[in-house]
Amino acid sequence: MNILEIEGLKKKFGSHQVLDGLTIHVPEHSVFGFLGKNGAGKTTTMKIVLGLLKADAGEIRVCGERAVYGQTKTNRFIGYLPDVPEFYSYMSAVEYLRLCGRITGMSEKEIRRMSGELLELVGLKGVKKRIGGYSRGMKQRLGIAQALFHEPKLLICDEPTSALDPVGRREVLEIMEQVREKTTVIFSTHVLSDVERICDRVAVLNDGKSVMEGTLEEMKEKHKKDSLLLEFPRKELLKQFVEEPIFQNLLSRAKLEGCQVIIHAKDIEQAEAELIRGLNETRLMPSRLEILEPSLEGLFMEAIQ
Ligand SMILES: Nc1ncnc2c1ncn2[C@@H]1O[C@H](COP(=O)(O)OP(=O)(O)OP(=O)(O)O)[C@@H](O)[C@H]1O
Repeated sequence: MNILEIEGLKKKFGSHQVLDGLTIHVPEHSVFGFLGKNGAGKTTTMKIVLGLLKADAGEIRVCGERAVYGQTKTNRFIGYLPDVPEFYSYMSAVEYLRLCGRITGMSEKEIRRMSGELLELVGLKGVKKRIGGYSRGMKQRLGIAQALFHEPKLLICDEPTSALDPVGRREVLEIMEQVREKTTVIFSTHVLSDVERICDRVAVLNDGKSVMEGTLEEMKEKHKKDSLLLEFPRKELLKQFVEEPIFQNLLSRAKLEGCQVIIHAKDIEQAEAELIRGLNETRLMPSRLEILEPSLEGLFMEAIQ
């Protein structure tokens, strides 16, 4: 089942068409990476999902229910962590969560239970100091606790790791991995290593549309580069290789660099077999021969070009 379905979403600011028919589907229990360069429209999309911005066209369903601008009905399913969460800095984490619970009408018993569980989850249990003295990472973690307070089915995080140092980043990612058991997580980012670390599905937003969507494996498979890398221990050997008539067919789409050559071919397995036959015949020995796996960065750059 899809927790979130966005179909044909359009949004223009003045003459700037930010979203131009965006369609994405977020399956339950996934950690979904919403990728796009700065200004691609990630925050705009999230605000429309939350009913805070009006779309020009398109439809959004959260847990099967239509999300409508200005109404907060579907927000009962959603926990939201903005890029810079704001708190009352004079409060402690416990006081702050208590306030959140009281505002939403929870019983004191429930507030105590949830605060205990969530502060433990985000590593802030027993921290007495005021929020004003927190690091960015601690604030982000408290933001997650707050966003999870009403046990949402979907946690939406807007660039949760962008401003954090490596330790803070790792802590936030670890929390996200833990919450996926109960909650689907969607997070926007342009930090590709974070996506590779925890996301099982990804959508890349470019020119207002999703230009790539799927699991990382699917994306890599689909966009598998038809490339073979060959490296020789010395430049003269590469020269010899390049001049051998037997390899000319393979070298029609090749790129040379240093002691390496990258060969592109439509059928990579066939090219590899042909290459190995030729190497045997010519007794030329490369120090490295491998089929190149596309990296997320390569795919991302290709998608946003
Ligand atoms: N209220 C607004 N009025 C006019 N333009 C806006 C408004 N909100 C956003 N924009 C523009 O829409 C585009 C998309 O902005 P958005 O914040 O959604 O991008 P983003 O992908 O979240 O970027 P970032 O990674 O930098 O946060 C940007 O060019 C931004 O300047």
